[in-house]
Amino acid sequence: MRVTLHGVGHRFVGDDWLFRGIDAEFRRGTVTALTGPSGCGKSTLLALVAASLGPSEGRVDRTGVRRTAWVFQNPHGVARRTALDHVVLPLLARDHGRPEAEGLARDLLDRFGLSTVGTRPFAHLSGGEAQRLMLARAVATAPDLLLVDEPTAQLDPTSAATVSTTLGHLAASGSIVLVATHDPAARRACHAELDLAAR
Ligand SMILES: Nc1ncnc2c1ncn2[C@@H]1O[C@H](COP(=O)(O)OP(=O)(O)OP(=O)(O)O)[C@@H](O)[C@H]1O
Repeated sequence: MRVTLHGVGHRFVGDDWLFRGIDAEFRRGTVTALTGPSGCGKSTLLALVAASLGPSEGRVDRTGVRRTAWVFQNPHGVARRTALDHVVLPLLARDHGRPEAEGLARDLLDRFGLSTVGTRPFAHLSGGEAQRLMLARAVATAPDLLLVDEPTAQLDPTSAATVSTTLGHLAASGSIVLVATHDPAARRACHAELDLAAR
C-alpha cells in the first residue's frame, strides 16, 4: 500500500503556482510531516493526496488505499452528541456490536487523554479536546491513509506529545499518516518530512 506523487504541481485558477515538481512516496508504517510557512499549500497537498482535488500537473497514484480519514484544522462534531458517541459510531459502522464498540471507543478516548470527557456533549469540549476527539474518531475508522491538518496547534506540549505518539502507533499498525504542521516538536516526532518551502 502506498501513495506516490510524480511531478505534482498545483495552482488555483488565476493564481501563481503553489508548488511544482514534487516527487514523493508515502508508505504504510510511516508518519510524514508536511511543513512550510502558512499559505504554502500544505492543506492543498493533503487534498491532492486524498484525491478530493486533482493536481494541475503531474500524477498522484494511490495503491491499495481503501479507507481515507481526514482530520481538518477546525474540528466539527455534532454539538449535542457525547464525545464517546463520536467514536462509537464509526465502530458500529465497522460492524462491532455496541458493548464492544463502547469498550474500544473508551480505549481510544483514553489513548488521546480524553477519558474524563466521554460523557460530555461535543459543544462543551475545549478546542484541544475537540481536535483530539476528531483524531480518535478518525483512528476508529481504521484508515489505510490518515491525513491530519495541524493536530497539535491548540495543544499544550504534553497533549501534543500524546497525539504524536498515537499517530506513530497508528502508522505502526499499518497506516500511512501525513501530518501538516508548523510545530517543530510534532515534526521531530515524524519519520520523514516533505518541506513545501523548498519547492
Ligand atoms: N479552493 C481554493 N481556491 C483558491 N485558492 C485557494 C483555495 N484553497 C486554498 N487556496 C489558497 O492557496 C494557498 C494555500 O492554501 P493552503 O490552505 O493549502 O495552505 P497551508 O500551507 O495549509 O496554510 P496554513 O498553514 O495557513 O494552514 C492559500 O493562499 C489559499 O488562500
